[in-house]
Amino acid sequence: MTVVSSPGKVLLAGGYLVLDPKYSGIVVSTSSRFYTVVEDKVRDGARGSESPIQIRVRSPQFVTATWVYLVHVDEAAVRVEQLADDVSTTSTKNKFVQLAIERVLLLALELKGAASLRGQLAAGYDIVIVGDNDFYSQRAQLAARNLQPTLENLFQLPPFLSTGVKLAEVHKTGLGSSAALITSLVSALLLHLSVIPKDSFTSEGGLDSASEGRKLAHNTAQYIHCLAQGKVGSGFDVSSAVFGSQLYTRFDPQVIQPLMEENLGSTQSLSRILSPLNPAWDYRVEPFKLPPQTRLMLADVDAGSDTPSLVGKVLKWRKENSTEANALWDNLDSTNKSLAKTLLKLSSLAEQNSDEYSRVVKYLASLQSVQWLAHPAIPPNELQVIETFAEVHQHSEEIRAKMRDMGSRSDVPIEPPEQTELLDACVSVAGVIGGGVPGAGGYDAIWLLVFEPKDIVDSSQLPSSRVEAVWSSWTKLDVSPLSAKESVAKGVRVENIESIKGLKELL
Ligand SMILES: Nc1ncnc2c1ncn2[C@@H]1O[C@H](COP(=O)(O)OP(=O)(O)OP(=O)(O)O)[C@@H](O)[C@H]1O
Ligand SMILES: C[C@@](O)(CCOP(=O)(O)O)CC(=O)O
Repeated sequence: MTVVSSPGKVLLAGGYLVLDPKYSGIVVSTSSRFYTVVEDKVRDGARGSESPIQIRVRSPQFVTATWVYLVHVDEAAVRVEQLADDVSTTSTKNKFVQLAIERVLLLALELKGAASLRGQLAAGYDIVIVGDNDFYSQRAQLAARNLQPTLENLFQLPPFLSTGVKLAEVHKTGLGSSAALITSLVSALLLHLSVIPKDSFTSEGGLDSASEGRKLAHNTAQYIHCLAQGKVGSGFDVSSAVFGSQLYTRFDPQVIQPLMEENLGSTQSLSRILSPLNPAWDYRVEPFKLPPQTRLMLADVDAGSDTPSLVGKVLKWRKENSTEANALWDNLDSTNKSLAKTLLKLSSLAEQNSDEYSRVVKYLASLQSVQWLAHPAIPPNELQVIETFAEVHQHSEEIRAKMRDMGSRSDVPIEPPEQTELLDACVSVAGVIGGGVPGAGGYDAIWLLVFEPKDIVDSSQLPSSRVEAVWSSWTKLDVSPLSAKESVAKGVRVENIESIKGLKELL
């Protein structure tokens, strides 16, 4: 059995700009993760080499979410066709899953040969895919239990809760479910097929210490995600699913252009193009993490936006107003990079003197940001920490203003008035450091960075409780907290099934 998980994402800053390799985005990988389990169907090892190879994929959180595939392995090609044996249980096509299986098997064929691949597949595979509850709105499940949408109640829900609906009907929360899904599925298959070594995901560092196996998993997941989506996005979501929180700069889309055909010609070599040694994969992953004793709060806002249409309108505006747009993007990128640098500086100040840092966090957690520098007699070292937090607040407010400016110039609701009102109300709460709209913005969500002092025993005194009180009383938009926060683990990792509560029961 192979169990692999990968985190969801929040693009704190760099939405739209991260589509251009000239700019970077601040991506936080979340504690909410997707899990893929791959098991040999014939578990006793007796491999029926003459029987057709079957791969069954199930997503138990959804109704009729079972897909059965027949696999044909020739000397130079792999065919994966869906077997619609029982319409009542077999759902419609799942392009993302089918392409992931087909292209990973083709890569395995190139790297290991037909006989080896047939041997690996002979028993057939049973694959289960699940996502943490936060990837999907839990409003209906909470209401069914007469529970209010609070963090405390979210934690009471059973893990991997059934949504009661079909996959196409679910309300997603925008944590990057398809990127996390594809990354965990591709990584699990590469491991189970022994295409990459078993220890490919043990290193927890960023790109510098990443194994060749992790890099191959990244390139393959990026390619399949773009192929399934029919476009080459920035790829920040797959990169954070693989490498964890980071400052991300996209790769040149041309690297996968030759492979963006549904039916690959025999000339295209997946293994050559996807190889971690292929210099055309010129993405950059720079280390990033949030400061200690802070929490990234995320809210799912019910109004919802169509990201691709927002992106299309902003890129059209940029094309038609390139001088004005490039000046705004350069300016915004500079503030984005200042935010990343200042957040990282707080981590180093905490390492230099953790007691002093903890004292400052506890002091600021009870104050509104406008009060932080009011005290006349702050010790110099503590003043440096306070001033750095004040810079984070300032940068996040500047980014909001520039994103609003880009929205008004391109006639796109990046931070529409209703979101501005909600964010202003939240950012003025005592203990809130800053906030904004993640990714492309719109009405989908908001993020807030809040203090979470390590030694507060009464949770009602935490800034997150004060923020939740604002959200629960907010009438202009439907605001639901998500339990996700920054993940401590870096990107995709192998899991022990026994340690994932509620997963074994779903197999
Ligand atoms: N839990 C799942 N099990 C199987 N397939 C899934 C699952 N979640 C997503 N998919 C596949 O990925 C496709 C795209 O999913 P989705 O629309 O959730 O992606 P997304 O835009 O990344 O979502 P998000 O809003 O979370 O960023 C779906 O149509 C489906 O084919
Ligand atoms: C607008 C864009 O730059 C980010 C979209 O982020 P999100 O899906 O709204 O979290 C698009 C992309 O990078 O693919």
